[in-house]
Order: sequence, then C-alpha cells, then structure tokens
Amino acid sequence: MTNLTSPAIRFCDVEMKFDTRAGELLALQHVDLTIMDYEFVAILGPSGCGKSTLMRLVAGLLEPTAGLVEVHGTRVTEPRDNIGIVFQKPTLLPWATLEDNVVFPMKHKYGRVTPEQRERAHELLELVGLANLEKRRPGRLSGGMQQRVGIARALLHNPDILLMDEPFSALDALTREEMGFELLNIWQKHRKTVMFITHSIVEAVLLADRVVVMSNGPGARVAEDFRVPAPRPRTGESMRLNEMQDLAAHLRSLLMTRKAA
Ligand SMILES: Nc1ncnc2c1ncn2[C@@H]1O[C@H](COP(=O)(O)OP(=O)(O)OP(=O)(O)O)[C@@H](O)[C@H]1O
Repeated sequence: MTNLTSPAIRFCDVEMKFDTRAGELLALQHVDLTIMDYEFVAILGPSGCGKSTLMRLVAGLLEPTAGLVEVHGTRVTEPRDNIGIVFQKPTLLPWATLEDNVVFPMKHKYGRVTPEQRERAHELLELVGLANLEKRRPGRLSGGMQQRVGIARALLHNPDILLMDEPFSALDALTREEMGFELLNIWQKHRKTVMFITHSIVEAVLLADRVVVMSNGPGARVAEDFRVPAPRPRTGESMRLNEMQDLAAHLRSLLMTRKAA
C-alpha cells in the first residue's frame, strides 16, 4: 500500500512566464500542488496548458518566475540527481547496445561507468522485460521495447522521483496498456514518487492515486484534484467499477468543457 509520509514535490504559488518573439507568455499562474512520497499522480489538461513546463520545473530545467518549487523540502534551483525523466520518445543512440544506452547518461556525466552500474543496467533491462537483449541495438526493437529501455535508463541512478511526460502516447493501444501495468509493477516494487503527464483519461485513472486537472492557459493553474477510488493492485477489471466509470466520465466532461473554452 502507498505510505504517504512527507511531501516529495511541492509547487507553491508558482508562476512561469516565457519571453517569446510575440512578447511575454504567461504559461502558469498560482499553481499550488503537493505530491507526497511514493504517490502516483497523473496530470491531465488541455494541450499547451503547461503540463510539460510543470515537469521541467521539478527537474530543475526551468526556474519559476515567481513562487517556489520544492523537492523533498529543498528549493529546486538546478537539475537534480534524484530524479529520473521519461519522455514520449526515448531517443536512444542507434549505434549503441541497449546496455550502453541505459548507462549512457552516467558515461556522459561522469566520463565512466562502474561495473556496478553495468550490473544494475542488466537488472533493470530484466525488470522492464528485456532480459538477454543487452547486446542488441535499438534499431530492430518495437516502439514499446524502446520505451522500456528509456524507463530502464531513467531508473539507473535509482531516483526516488520519476517524471513521465506522455511516456506511452506513441504506442499502440494494447502495448500502451501493457506498459502501464508494468510501470505499476515497477512502482510497487521500487517505491517511487511518480508525476505522470498524459492526455488519456483511462490511463490516468487506471494508474494514478490522484488525477490533477489543469485549467486552460494562459496562466494555467490546478483546477481540480481527484483521488482515484479503485483499490490496488489495479487490473484491467478496475475500470469496470462504477466509481471509476463515474470519475472517467466526469473528467471527460471537464476536459471537453476546457477544450471548448
Ligand atoms: N521555452 C519556452 N519558450 C517559450 N514558450 C514556451 C516554452 N516552453 C513552453 N512554452 C509555452 O508554454 C505553454 C505551455 O507549454 P507546455 O509544453 O508546458 O504545455 P503542455 O500542456 O505540456 O502541452 P501539450 O499537452 O501540447 O504537450 C505553451 O504555450 C508553450 O508554447
């Protein structure tokens, strides 16, 4: 079971403005959100409302123009080691083996890879269902398998926070569902805090403890925050629960209204 102890991620009255050629763009305003340790939170919202910006703020790739972003009680001012990031496309090095792709960030950052890190890369490839494929190159792998490598790579330094930006949206529906459940297995075994950005309502409610809905931009903020009613472990059957159907329908109508606004 999820053990909610202390805040892992905190946005306090966050504002994010960008300078663009067309002038100043107010992406986020008055964002308040707390994600607890080991919590799995999905973020839904209209296109362009600032979901990826939220993630980049947590990762320390951006600094807010006002307000505060904290990770484990410390203000985020630069990229941090205790965070793993998974993007929509894993951008693997085509000439490198899967193992070398997993350890690449270490090599890039520290100029070397320890035997322990290679050993861990093996374990992680096994964990994501790619046992014995360490020496393969990514070119011949399906999109789902490539994304598994991306997840293994994000887990290599054993981060306690995993930021996932539409990680499965490039996959076909079946693979997407399968990857979602595998992610839940990893999350349950390895106890991570997960911030998961998606456009899929079903994916959000099936995977997350909480679903946060952003308002329309400019100046998007957290508009709604729902606790997902289905018990864990979740299965394909979880969506059959009436409360889950109700939540999904409610989210659908909220997002349709926002899209139309
Ligand atoms: N570096 C930047 N410079 C200027 N504008 C930016 C920058 N990054 C994001 N924006 C703008 O901020 C707003 C929010 O962008 P963001 O990518 O966070 O939205 P999103 O909700 O993730 O979108 P989508 O759902 O389409 O992926 C958009 O209007 C975007 O054009």
